[in-house]
Amino acid sequence: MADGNRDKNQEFDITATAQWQALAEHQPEVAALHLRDVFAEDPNRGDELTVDVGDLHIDYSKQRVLRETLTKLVDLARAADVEGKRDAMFAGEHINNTEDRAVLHTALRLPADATLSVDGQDVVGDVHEVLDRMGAFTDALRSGEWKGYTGKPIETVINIGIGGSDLGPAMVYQALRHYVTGSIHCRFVSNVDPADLVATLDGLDPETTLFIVASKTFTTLETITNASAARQWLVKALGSDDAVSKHFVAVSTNAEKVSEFGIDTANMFEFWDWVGGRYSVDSAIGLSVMAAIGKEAFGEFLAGFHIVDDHFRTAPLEANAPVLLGLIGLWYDNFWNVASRVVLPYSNDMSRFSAYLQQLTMESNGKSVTKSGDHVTADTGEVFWGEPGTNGQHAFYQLLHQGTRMIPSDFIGFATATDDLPVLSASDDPLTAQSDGSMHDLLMSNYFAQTKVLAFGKTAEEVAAEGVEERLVPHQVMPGNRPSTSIMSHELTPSVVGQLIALYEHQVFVAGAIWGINSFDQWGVQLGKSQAKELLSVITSADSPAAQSDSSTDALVRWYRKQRGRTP
Ligand SMILES: O=P(O)(O)OC[C@H]1O[C@](O)(CO)[C@@H](O)[C@@H]1O
Repeated sequence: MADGNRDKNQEFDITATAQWQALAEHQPEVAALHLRDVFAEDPNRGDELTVDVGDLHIDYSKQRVLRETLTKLVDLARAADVEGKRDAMFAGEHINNTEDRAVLHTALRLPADATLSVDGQDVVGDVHEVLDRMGAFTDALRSGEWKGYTGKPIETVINIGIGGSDLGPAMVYQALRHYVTGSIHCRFVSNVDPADLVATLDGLDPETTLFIVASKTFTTLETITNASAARQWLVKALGSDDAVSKHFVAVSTNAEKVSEFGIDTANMFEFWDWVGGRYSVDSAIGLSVMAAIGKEAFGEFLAGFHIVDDHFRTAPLEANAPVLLGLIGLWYDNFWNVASRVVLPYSNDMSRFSAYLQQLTMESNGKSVTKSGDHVTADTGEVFWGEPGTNGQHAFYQLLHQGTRMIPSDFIGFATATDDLPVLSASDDPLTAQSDGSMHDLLMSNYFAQTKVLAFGKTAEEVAAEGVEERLVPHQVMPGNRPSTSIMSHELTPSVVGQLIALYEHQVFVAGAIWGINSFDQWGVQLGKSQAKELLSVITSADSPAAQSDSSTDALVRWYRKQRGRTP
């Protein structure tokens, strides 16, 4: 099926291929096996079903796959021409066919001496020109050379954005808490619920606050509404509209709208239509992060992405981390009818990572038609969710361990703590107690225990052998056979955060390429936006509104209007 000359945007039915069929026939054989037996028969898999990329050590041996399964999955990837599609993306072909755009987030992390010309434009030159401007601006902020309207240096940067213009920087800023150097601290506002802006501005001094209005389109309702309210807060406090130029900068692809908003385009940091919002944290959208951690650490962050990009672009599919993990996700999604994957960072600093991944994965692959416009013939789009360990253990792990559903998990953990404390007991004298115990070791012992218990469980015999009352045995049996991937790294550094993001970006690509969908548009978010505009006039009109299309919405609108003191 793979054909280098095939139009990358003209899709065929992947489920009709022999490779798909082979996997469908193979699944019952694997489903009949317990991971206990799989490990007993293949004792080296724990050492061998692993892949290292950059600073990431990835163990997928606890997945419900045999070596043969992996071969069949790779065959499927070849049948779908994943390699050809990947090369087309890296080369800047217009693989986002519904918007006729290149998809080049990988270009955002190319080193300055790389070359890439797309549609006649020197992309690497453009990227580094903006990076240099971001560097000069954040240097000025961090050194105090950039002063607010009243002459005071900036202390707080507020990023106003939503979706990809918020989730990435907010997640990375938190993950790299230890790399915040200098005196700039960041806050993030996204929700059009005014509670977000009000709570974020609480206690801030307008004289030392700078807003980054981050929006690819610069038309997003939430962002423009929040930015306008923030401008009013600032101008009222500082007494002049002239203050805006010292306290507002923009990140966007839309210079015209930025200027219409009243921000001087000299204070605008550009990116390009070939950067999808959910792939943009490594573009100027990361300006707040750069302000906090500095341009050098931001450079390391970009270099981390690039390590994984190079690996994805060049490693054979059989040893290619994003390919293997993307394929394993698709294995469950399509051949086990398992729709969700839980991501569990054993790192409190990564507590926003799952939220970030939700947009990356679900806005990308939540599609029902192929690039050719035909209805897909297999389910698409894994549901991603998660919370950091160990918190999740005391919330939803019960279902992971003993529920009827199998939910594959990704565990992420680090050898070195970003913070560590000794383990003390409640009876120790806090003033004198010493301990060799490390809370980080305690955290990681939970990581290892959970992946082990999920995979291997505990049989009824083992439970009974512990002297458990017979009637309680069934309740204490741990079925096991619940798959997981363990992703480990030495430390949560800027480079490692970049590597982790790229690892998931390319998994999304692999699954999308096999399904034949466009992972880079998001038409499904439009209708809700336009109907919200229409409904705003309905819920706020002075007179009773005319009936809308359905009795439920009409009744809800009447109820709401009444609560707000308007004629129902
Ligand atoms: O950066 P913008 O243009 O404000 O868009 C914000 C977000 O809105 C979306 O278009 C979805 O509504 C995302 O794709 C995007 O990240």
